[in-house]
Amino acid sequence: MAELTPLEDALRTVLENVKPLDTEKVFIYDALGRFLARDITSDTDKPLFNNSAMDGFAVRYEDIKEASEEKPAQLKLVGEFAAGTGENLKVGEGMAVKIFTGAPIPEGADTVVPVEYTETKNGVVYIKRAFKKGANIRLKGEDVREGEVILRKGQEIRGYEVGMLAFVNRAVIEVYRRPQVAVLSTGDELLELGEPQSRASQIRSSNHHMVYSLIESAGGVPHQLGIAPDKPEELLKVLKTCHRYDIFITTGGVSMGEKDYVQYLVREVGVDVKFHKLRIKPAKPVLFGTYGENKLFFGLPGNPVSCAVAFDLLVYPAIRTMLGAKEVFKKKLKAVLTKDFSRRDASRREFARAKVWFEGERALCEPHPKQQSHMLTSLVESNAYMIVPEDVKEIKNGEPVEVVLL
Ligand SMILES: Nc1nc2c(c(=O)[nH]1)N[C@H]1C(S)=C(S)[C@@H](COP(=O)(O)OP(=O)(O)OC[C@H]3O[C@@H](n4cnc5c(N)ncnc54)[C@H](O)[C@@H]3O)O[C@H]1N2
Ligand code: MOO
Repeated sequence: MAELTPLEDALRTVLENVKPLDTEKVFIYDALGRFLARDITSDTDKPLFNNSAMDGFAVRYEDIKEASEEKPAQLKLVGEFAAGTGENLKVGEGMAVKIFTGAPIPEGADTVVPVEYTETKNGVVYIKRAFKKGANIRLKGEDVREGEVILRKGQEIRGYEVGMLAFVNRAVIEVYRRPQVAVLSTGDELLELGEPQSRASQIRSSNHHMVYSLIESAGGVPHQLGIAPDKPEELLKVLKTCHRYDIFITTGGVSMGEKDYVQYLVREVGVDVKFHKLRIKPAKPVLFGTYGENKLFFGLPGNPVSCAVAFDLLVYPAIRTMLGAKEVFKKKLKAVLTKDFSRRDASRREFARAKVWFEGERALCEPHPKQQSHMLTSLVESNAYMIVPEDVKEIKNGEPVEVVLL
């Protein structure tokens, strides 16, 4: 039997052959989940001017520094400063200006007293507590300076970043293009969604719909190519369209079966095959190759769980790299096993489907009872892969394990 490629070597090969795509300018709403291609600087100081952090009164510290409940400072109310207004008020000795959160601090004032520590009667404001000089004033430029880099190249755009971009008046930004990713399932036995079953041996295809959605949730633009039968000429016709996409994914037909044509046909459409079988379980038969600069071909296994595992371990990081992400892998963490785990064949590193949850600071992990690669329940009832290293036959309850979060 041909040598199985270790996962590290396979990953290295994939990552050596993929880089961020070209960039495009998009409206900030369309940038969500994508990565900045350039640093972003602030158009102005933030805040733009000294302003009040509270609803209350702008005063001079000197006038209120000894104020107390028993002996309130008495100040003359000389006007009102609301957020968004720019009245030209001045606070002189013994004066107070009514102010609202966000409004500019009037000239002469250096402190804001919140309204709940005051009382106003007949044009006189009684200040019943002393405050430090500068209290409740937000200073010009204390968050961001004009021209300062506020978001960096490679940073992911989440809702927070969209807010920041709007705050610095940027409606359009430059991000990396999303990869166009095609998926095709192969197999004579496969039935499309809604297609009636005419023979008992037919199988409802889940893979091409699952992979379509996994592509989208990874940040790629999915293209659904449906199902191709195990007929070389028909399969070849579809495979020839690979040049339209950045990544082309097939599912099924990469193992030892007589009709497992994918591995032969891809070479005919110009795929330079880099590896074919991995030393992992599930997802042993995974074919990877390139068909030009930054164009990747993945032949994923037909068993649904194997297909998902291969996608998560290999295709996901490729899509994230094309998107310009810095962190391209799914998150890993250490957890404690809560049930004995054992297996007979320890020749491959295993990615066992598992549930991970937290008790206080500690992450706990329980492997799913169904671990065969045709059992999709193991995935829908799990949120992690528990990594069982090569040559390890059993892990005991209470021992540490490494998990990949899904
Ligand atoms: N003699 C050997 N046989 C197999 C080996 C091996 O090393 N020697 N490897 C096994 C492993 S591991 C896997 S995984 C599968 C992968 O096979 P293929 O990728 O060639 O996939 P198929 O043979 O087409 O199908 C396998 C299995 O998956 C079901 N399937 C296929 N496509 C879909 C789909 N779109 N949706 C849902 N289910 C699908 C198919 O009905 C089969 O049950 O090979 C083993 N065999
Ligand atoms: O690798 Mo297969 O993917 O064990 O079922």
